[in-house]
Amino acid sequence: MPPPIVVFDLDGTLVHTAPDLIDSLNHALASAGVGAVNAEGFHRYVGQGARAMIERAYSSTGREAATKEIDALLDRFLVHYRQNMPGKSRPYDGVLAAIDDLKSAGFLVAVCTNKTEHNAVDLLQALKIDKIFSAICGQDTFTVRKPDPAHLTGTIDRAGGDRNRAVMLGDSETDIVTAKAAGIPVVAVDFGYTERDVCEFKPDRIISHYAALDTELVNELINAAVQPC
Ligand SMILES: O=C(O)COP(=O)(O)O
Ligand SMILES: [Mg+2]
Repeated sequence: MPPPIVVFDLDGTLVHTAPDLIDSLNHALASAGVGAVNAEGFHRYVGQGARAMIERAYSSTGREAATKEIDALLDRFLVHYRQNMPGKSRPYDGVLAAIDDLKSAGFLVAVCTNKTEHNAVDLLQALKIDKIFSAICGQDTFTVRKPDPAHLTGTIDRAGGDRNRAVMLGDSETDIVTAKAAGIPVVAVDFGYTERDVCEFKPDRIISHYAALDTELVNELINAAVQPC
């Protein structure tokens, strides 16, 4: 039987990337005369990849952008983001210790993100934590991406984990919808990037710190669905 597995979303769940994403987004938007986005706006626009984030920020001005213009802004964003990697981005407090404990208990860990695979791998490499994951799957790893459940199940398969003994960790509606569609229990963190309270999306559990993510909780979720809030 393949090992059990815990799959982490990246931005806002595994790594606090917001300061760098906001810097690079504003760098790109400034070139189009679009005003700077703050943390609140960022929470509204993030979650479906960089292109969607730029499109949403742009359309908040009431202006329509041509595809060519979004392409150019995306290029500008990516060049800036990649040049500054890892910037101020850091794993959330306690997450690496929680992962260590899970791995010691026989769990695999993997990443399922709507960043591109290249950016996800490079960021985790820059943070020197890429090797701890059995798979790092981005928006372009498969033909579909979150909220399509095949992004999550594909990540589990690629990592060599057991789909029937898997838990997803996420910070957004996208993650929770993805996991539910895959029939996989989902733990939401309440410190990530979401405009609405994660409680509204009815995850199986909500945690406010990684000290709460232990093997007992993960096994409990695998064995039975629980009421979150
Ligand atoms: O890039 C995004 O918009 C979100 O990335 P995430 O899936 O790692 O949260
Ligand atoms: Mg996220």
